[in-house]
Amino acid sequence: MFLTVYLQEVEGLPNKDTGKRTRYLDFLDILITAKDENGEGLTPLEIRNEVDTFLFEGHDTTTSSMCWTLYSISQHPKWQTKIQEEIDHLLKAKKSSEIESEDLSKLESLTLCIKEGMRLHCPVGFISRVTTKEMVIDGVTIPANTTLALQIYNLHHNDTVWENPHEFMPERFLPENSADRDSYAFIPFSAGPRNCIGQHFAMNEQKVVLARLLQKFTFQPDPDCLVKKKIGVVMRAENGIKLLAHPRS
Ligand code: HEM
Repeated sequence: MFLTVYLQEVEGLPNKDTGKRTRYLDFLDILITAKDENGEGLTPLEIRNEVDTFLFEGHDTTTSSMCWTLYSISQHPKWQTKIQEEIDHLLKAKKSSEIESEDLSKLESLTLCIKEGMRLHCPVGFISRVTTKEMVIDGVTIPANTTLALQIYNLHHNDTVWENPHEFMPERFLPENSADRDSYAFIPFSAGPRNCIGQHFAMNEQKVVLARLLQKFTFQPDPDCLVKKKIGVVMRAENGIKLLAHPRS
């Protein structure tokens, strides 16, 4: 029903000069009109599943990541000040109060903190795969059709891979400190052919939201809130994460 109405209704706003409506292809349009090599489209259930995947994968994950990263930043005033100085400097140089997309690559300290936040708190703590054939890993034979849980959280806290793995140390991601690191040591977005399709979007989204918050406020952990991890499909906090926000002058 919704899909039918959507198909009938979806049209762009009239162009202000010509009055003509331009139809833009958004993500849902692409799904609705997609055809395979036999000319078959997706069923309504398949479309719904795809939309559901994007809503979940693209929403709860970034929310979790941003909340935990901001929590860590609030616990580390030196990094918080560094990020704020970086933002102030950037905006002063371009005489603007708006952080725009071309500014994102210049927010180096914030990027280091986001990466370290994703390592330490791991918004997606585990993923799973089903083996399609028998395989041997480290001398252990795993039969076909076995569900394997891959513990990203454990990898990100493995002390043979990471020094002081439970500490928030964004400097680990400086180029000089990460050049020799195995490319599979840090995989918040998974790795391989089914890794996260939205990872660049997710990094940019986090930078924009956190930069705008830190431009306006200084955060401090609420001493009355005991923050405790609750591992689920995404990393949550048992009692939520409460921070005190002090407006910056
Ligand atoms: C910090 C934010 C994010 C994290 C930590 C994250 C993490 C992940 C991980 C670990 C996977 C692999 C799942 C698996 O292998 O079973 C994945 C897949 C996926 N992600 Fe993300 N994600 C994030 C943001 C996003 C965003 C913003 C979008 C969309 C706009 C998105 C869309 C997807 C989709 C569609 C898949 C499935 C890809 C496939 O199966 O081929 N994700 N994500």
